Amino acid sequence: MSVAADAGLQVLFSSDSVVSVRLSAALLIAAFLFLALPFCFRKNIVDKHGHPLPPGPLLRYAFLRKYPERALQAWSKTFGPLFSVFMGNQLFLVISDARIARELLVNNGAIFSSRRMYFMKNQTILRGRAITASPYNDTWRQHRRIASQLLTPKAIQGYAAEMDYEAHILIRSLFRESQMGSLPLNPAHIAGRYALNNMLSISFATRTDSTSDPLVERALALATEFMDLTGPWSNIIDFITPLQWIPTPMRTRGRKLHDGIIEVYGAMILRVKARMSAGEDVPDCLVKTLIETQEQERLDWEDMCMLSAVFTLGGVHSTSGVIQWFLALISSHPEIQARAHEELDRVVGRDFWPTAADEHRLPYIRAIIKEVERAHAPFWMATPHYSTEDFVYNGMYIPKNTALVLNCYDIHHNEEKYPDPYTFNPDRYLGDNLSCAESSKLPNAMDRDHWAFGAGRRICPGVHVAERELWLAISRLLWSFDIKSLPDEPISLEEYEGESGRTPLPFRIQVIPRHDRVQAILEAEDEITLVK
Ligand code: HEM
Repeated sequence: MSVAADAGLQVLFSSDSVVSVRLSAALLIAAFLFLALPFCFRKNIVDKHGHPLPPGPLLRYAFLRKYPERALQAWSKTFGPLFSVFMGNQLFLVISDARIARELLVNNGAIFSSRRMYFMKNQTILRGRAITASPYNDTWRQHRRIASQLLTPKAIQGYAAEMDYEAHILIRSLFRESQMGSLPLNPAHIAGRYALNNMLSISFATRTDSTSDPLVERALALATEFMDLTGPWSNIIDFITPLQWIPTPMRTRGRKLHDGIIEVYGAMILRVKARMSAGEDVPDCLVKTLIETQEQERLDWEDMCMLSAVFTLGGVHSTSGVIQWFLALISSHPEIQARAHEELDRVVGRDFWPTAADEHRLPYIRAIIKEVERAHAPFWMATPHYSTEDFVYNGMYIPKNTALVLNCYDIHHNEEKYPDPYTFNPDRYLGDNLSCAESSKLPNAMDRDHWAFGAGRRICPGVHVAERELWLAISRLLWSFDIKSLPDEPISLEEYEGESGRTPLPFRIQVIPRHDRVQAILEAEDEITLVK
């Protein structure tokens, strides 16, 4: 290379450096100003009567990635049970008190029941559908009405036999895979298939007949990816708009997930359609309802796919998460397990295992389930609600388009309602004879059992199904097994996986059959394969 050319390149190179240094400096200043702006302007955000925003940290945050509930808890200690925080351009209000949650989300549900259009969850993956992602409008009402028909206590009687059967298979899979309790195992995939099969049966009148079925892997992978990509605080791309314009790996993952949902669930709808066209008497299920009412309800293909996916996306990791948290907790609390075994032996005996009808006779087992849901709700932040009008609460201004987070972590650790809240203590629920669905309707917020299923008009419509699934699984796990942790493998109850739905880090336990009737009952039924 000639000297002149070399010198030219050096000039070019050094002028590039100057440009890039200037650009970086400009970006840094812009980022600093962006994050610090609320520091200057927060006090100026008032309504026409001068009501200020609820107090909160001054800086704007780009995202909260790991264990956000801990940051929220620290802030609520400093700023109180209703505080505000800016995430990028979005104002969030965090509710850490049951009474405020009831006042805003339930009593003023007409104003606080929409959803923020998150870039990742609502715009990219679900495209504003699937009930959970719909704004509070007629489409949401229509989709929720269609889905809820399948989830009422009366409707689930129609799936009672299938749910009972899946609980049988859950216990049998643990029994067999652990070789009658002699080998330790990680229960995650078995709990996952249990929850998945229940959702497949309600949604598609089908099931998977082994954990190695490729559908189990695919559907669970989609549900896991959904939980990882849709945390209410965790994605910087949700809060910094320019990042949404460029092809980041995050955006690519969101689009891929959307396409995966359409592909997998679309194919399953077509299978149900083919069964119906072939004249088969397909049992009642969500997709049968969708196919039969598609024209009348004016559902397009994307509606059909997203609606058929919604139970699996919302009802698998949540329910299997509670079962996994139960197994993690109970194996670390042998004294609680011994009391549960005593109640089961005394009330149902050892000849038969508990059924749905025994729930009211086994208050301690019910209390255990509620205590697991309180101590380890799968969604610490529920799903944020969104306001559609300006509102003033207790002299504080809540502008239209504010996202409201139900901070279940703080609410579930409130000393006044739950003395010694960090201790796993089912006794606190003895005497509570209401289902979670019934309890959510109590007029006094402090009487409600817990908030794991959310609140108000967006409360989880799957609550009745989830309660039935959890009852059958947990009462039978306790009836069948001594559940033990391994001396050299402590189970972490603090850490977890998942950005929106939380499951424990992988762990292993031993499930040792408690008596001879366990095997006899388990071998009494064969695994069935339904048409897929
Ligand atoms: C232990 C299990 C479950 C837990 C803890 C749970 C929890 C939740 C929570 C916290 C919400 C948000 C509520 C709110 O915005 O206030 C929700 C919404 C939802 N859940 Fe569940 N859920 C569970 C099981 C299920 C099941 C089994 C299904 C389906 C059969 C389901 C379907 C839905 C749907 C469709 C929504 C969106 C509702 C809407 O936006 O209108 N969930 N769930």
